[in-house]
Amino acid sequence: MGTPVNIIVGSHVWVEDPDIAWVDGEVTKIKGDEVEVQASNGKKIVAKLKSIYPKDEDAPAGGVDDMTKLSYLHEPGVLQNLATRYQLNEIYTYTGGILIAINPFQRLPHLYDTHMMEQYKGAPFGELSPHVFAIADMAYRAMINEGKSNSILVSGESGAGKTETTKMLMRYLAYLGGRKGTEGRTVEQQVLESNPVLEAFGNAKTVRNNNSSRFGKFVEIQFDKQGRISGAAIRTYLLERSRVCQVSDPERNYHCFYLLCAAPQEEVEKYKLGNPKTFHYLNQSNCYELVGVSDAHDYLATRRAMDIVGISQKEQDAIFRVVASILHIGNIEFTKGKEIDSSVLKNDQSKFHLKIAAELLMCDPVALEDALLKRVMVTPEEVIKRSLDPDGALVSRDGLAKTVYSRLFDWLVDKINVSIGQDPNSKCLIGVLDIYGFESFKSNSFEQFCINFTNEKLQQHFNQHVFKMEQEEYTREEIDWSYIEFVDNQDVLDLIEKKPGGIVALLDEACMFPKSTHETFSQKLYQTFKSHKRFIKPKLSRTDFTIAHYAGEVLYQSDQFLDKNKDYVVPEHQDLLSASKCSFVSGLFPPVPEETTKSSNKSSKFSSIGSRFKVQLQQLMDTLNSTEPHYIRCVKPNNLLKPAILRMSISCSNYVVGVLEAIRISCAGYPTRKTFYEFLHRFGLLAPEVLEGNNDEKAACQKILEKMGLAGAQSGKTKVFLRAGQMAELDARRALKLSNAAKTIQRKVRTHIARRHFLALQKAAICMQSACRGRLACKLFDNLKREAASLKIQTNLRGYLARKNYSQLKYSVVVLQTGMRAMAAHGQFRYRKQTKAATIIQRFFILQETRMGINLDTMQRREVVARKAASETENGTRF
Ligand SMILES: Nc1ncnc2c1ncn2[C@@H]1O[C@H](COP(=O)(O)OP(=O)(O)OP(=O)(O)O)[C@@H](O)[C@H]1O
Repeated sequence: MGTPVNIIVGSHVWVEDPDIAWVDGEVTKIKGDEVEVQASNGKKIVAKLKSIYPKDEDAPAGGVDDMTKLSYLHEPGVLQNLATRYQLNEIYTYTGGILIAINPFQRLPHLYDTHMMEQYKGAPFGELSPHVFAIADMAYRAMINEGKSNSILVSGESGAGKTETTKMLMRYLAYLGGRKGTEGRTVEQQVLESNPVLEAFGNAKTVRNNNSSRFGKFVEIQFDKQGRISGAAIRTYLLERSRVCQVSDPERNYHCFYLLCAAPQEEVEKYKLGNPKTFHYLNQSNCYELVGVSDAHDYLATRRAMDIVGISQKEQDAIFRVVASILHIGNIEFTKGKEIDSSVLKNDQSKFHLKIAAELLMCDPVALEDALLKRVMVTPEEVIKRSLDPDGALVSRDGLAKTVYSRLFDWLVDKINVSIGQDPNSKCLIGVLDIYGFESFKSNSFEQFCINFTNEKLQQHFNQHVFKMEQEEYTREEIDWSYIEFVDNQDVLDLIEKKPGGIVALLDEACMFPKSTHETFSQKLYQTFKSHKRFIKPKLSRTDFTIAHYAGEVLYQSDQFLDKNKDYVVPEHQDLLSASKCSFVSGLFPPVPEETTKSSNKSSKFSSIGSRFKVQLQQLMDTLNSTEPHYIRCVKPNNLLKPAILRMSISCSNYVVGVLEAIRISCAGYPTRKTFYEFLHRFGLLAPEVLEGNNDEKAACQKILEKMGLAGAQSGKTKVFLRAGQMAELDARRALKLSNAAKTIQRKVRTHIARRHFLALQKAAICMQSACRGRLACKLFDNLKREAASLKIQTNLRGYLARKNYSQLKYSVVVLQTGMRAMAAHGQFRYRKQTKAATIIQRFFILQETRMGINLDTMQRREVVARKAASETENGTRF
């Protein structure tokens, strides 16, 4: 995985985040083996140096369509690439030849239409975008060209889209190998229509998937020489039997029970059914309906599909009779009987359901009751009938229901196989494996043990294949790979399946030994594997055990291991049903061969599910080993089952665990490979001198590798192969070089900017200064002007005032003078007038006197008086 080396302050890295698994950020501080990272989500994270990973800053924004093109092959890089592509609705991505398919949780019809099929038909692998059709096409072409069988292994956790992917593969193979215009039921049609039938009986709603396959499936499609489908076979693995009797909320039982309850009224009445809520096997959960799914519609669709795969009406009727009988069996209840440890039917309801169940199974109701309540013990002396207590009767009832259902399912698979038909002359086949992925829950039982065992087996196959592919590439590129280690999980497989001494063998031993309990079994495990590095005994438990699987540690609870491993049909149930008047039901329980009966002493017949499964698995592996495998890893992007959300949660990491396993294998060799051009483009700057006048790319790359002193790195024919961590080392040096160059550029730019800033500042200062000075001068000038103006105004005003005063004075003087003069003139005038008047008067008087004889004396006196008056007047005026 490439432990981070050469992380420096400023490096862009991925660091673990408890909420979103991985977050990118920049290293801000390194102290010993601890680093401080400023994450892009704003958090400051302190982490161990060895737990952070370098981030490729040069990665394309839209991600890469092949993960091997990533510069850093590590978990966060892989998840980031998938997330980026998923946001763009690119649900498929390659990792070399492996296809990763992320469940879109929405219909994308354009991705799967006939036009798309035409596009991928015969297109060279890798030329078009990653697609499930490209994988199917590659398998088909390889089969036709090399005459070799191929297989496509689809894996992933529940709800990741395995079944949908398998359907697409089968549709595409039917398109490639189908016969045009054939009438009636063609093989490919039957293969495709087998899906709805198997889904109705083998799928159920779980918390993780509304249509979860509760079995593993390997479909073999056989082809003739012309590449046409000539036959097919379906193999199924490990149906979840416990679901028939036990359903937890909000899950559902198998779809077929609900479909039958929603069948047309006459059929519901025929099977004495009704509301699913009235049946114990269905009403343990409150979930009866699925959003967007019509059980009534699906019932008819299942019937149609049954017609197509060749199940006759009579058989269909018998199948649904058996399904209905299981529901009625589930409603039979027990209570304590009169005798100790015995039981009887609880009430009339129970009697009614027992009667109906017997009718539907066409067996004797009394025999059915006996089979549920009693056990036959064969001793050397006699045959004893022992009663079961109510709890034992319940176990017996549920055992019967589970056995009948699993036999029914097996019958369906066989029937489909027979009716599709095998082609004995076929040399080539394409197998499609749709099998449960690795499981680790809070509580893990025998089912999870078997599932994880399967995944270990497949993982080994995968490792070997990826390793082989790696080796092929190294050989093609002519590089030395002799020292590359093979990553293997053989030790876990030995722990589980080794004979003798493996867990499965010890479990079988425990099951065969009557006094064994899960405690004794667990103690045996603890003893046997106390120093096994893949086996861990939890400190606080006396019965649990942990296995360190390739995908992580899983804690198993061993309490039901023994019961679940025992695979035997209670002889009483076997006898009852093989005696059924219905040939279909009796056919489900063919008589047990005499030898087995004898050797098992009838009551102690034992066969182990674990061992049987191990054999089945080995057969599957043998088949797969004889084919050229192709892998599709389905990834569930979120647990909300909603589109467009890819949560990079810790659990999400598990989804790509298989892919990471491939990466780990690559890491054992040369995880990073770059074409010469890419290498020079990226690292040419580390030794620019080698590029000058050199046209030999390989030689240039070689020189760079030598200059960098990278031990182990090799140049192939077209690519440079780097060992784990070397890419990071080169990148670190490149980053250092770039950072030094950046520092020089920064320095120069900063100087330039500072100078430019200074000059601008200086210019601005001068400009401001001159403006200020100008302004000040203007102000001064203005003041001077004002001063001058005010002086002028003052002068004028003063002048004016002076003139005004003077004028007023002058005027007053003139007025005064005028008045005086006027007075004087008046006086003079009056005097003259008086004088004149006096003269006149005098003259008059004189004249009078003269006339009248007035003496002269008087006249003189009068004249003197007149003159005196005149001179007084004149003096007065002058004053
Ligand atoms: N390619 C796809 N396009 C659209 N929807 C899809 C696609 N793949 C999966 N889905 C959706 O996801 C659901 C779960 O897918 P599917 O049943 O194939 O999962 P699975 O891996 O087979 O699960 P299980 O192991 O529980 O059977 C489907 O019912 C469908 O709604």
